[in-house]
Amino acid sequence: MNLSSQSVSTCPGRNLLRTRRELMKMRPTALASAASTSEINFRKYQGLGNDFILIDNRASVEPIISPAQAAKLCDRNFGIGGDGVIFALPPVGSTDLTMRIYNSDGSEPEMCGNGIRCLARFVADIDKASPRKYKIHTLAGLIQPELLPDGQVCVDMGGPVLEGPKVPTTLEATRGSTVVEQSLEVEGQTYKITCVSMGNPHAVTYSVDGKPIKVDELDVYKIGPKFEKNTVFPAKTNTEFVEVLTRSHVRMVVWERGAGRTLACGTGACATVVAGVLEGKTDRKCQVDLPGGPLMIEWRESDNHIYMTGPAELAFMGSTRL
Ligand SMILES: N[C@@H](CCC[C@H](N)C(=O)O)C(=O)O
Repeated sequence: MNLSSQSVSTCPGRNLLRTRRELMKMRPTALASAASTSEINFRKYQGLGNDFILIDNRASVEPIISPAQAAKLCDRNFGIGGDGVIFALPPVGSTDLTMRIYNSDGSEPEMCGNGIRCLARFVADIDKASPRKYKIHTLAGLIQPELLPDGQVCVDMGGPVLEGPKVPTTLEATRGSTVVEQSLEVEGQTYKITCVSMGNPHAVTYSVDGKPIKVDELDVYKIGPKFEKNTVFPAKTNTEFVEVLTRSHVRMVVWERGAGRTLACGTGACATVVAGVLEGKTDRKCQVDLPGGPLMIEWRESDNHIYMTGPAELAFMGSTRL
């Protein structure tokens, strides 16, 4: 296995270029099983400790490994270790490339904020490209990361989806069709929940039993799975527990669908600020401190898009057999 480190360096929305169902129909299982006997080259990247195995899959339209194989690679004892496996796939339409991702349990989410920063850095590194902006097709539509000269990556994450059934949640809407500060009882406590989709579903909570959340007081391992698998979230959910420091600075811990407790979640940080604005608790520009470090989030009024800025770094590279 090679060990090395490298560095690389304005961010508009969401057009569904190809639907999830269409992409699923295209999956030739033969490709995935063919990979079972061959060597896989990978690079491992992380964004605030949210870590991913990156695979250059641009020679074929389907991931060269199966969800089960991805789960095996993500195992921190028996595999490479990671919160997910991300594939750089050929472009769709006028995009530069397509991103697909498997969570560490092998499930397939629509989007990943920290992951797409890592993907942009990965493609720039292997193509030896100078800092630039990418148009990336995802199951959540068009997402546009830009590698900045200072090493950070700014991502135009598109606009949030706020209609409850589209998030999706069966919780009753409280404001038009949006679920804002709706009560949800979990493990004997009542959380106020705001539901936001960033392509993937998020339940954001700022208060429990009428009191502001204190992130250090939560047993996320105990309550996280109860949110994730709650029947009010038909596609399961990512959950963000948020403590307000000031209107422009919050602390957040996350329990991710399909990955559990992670050090950071980019789409979760975006959902946190959208929920903060809807609940009147934060400004549109807000720093979100996660266990792995800070993300800068702006929900821009002019275009309704959310811009996320944070790091993406190479950890190591290597090859493995499945
Ligand atoms: N860590 C990610 C989100 C990854 C997907 C998530 N677990 C899901 O299933 O929706 C991020 O940085 O956004």
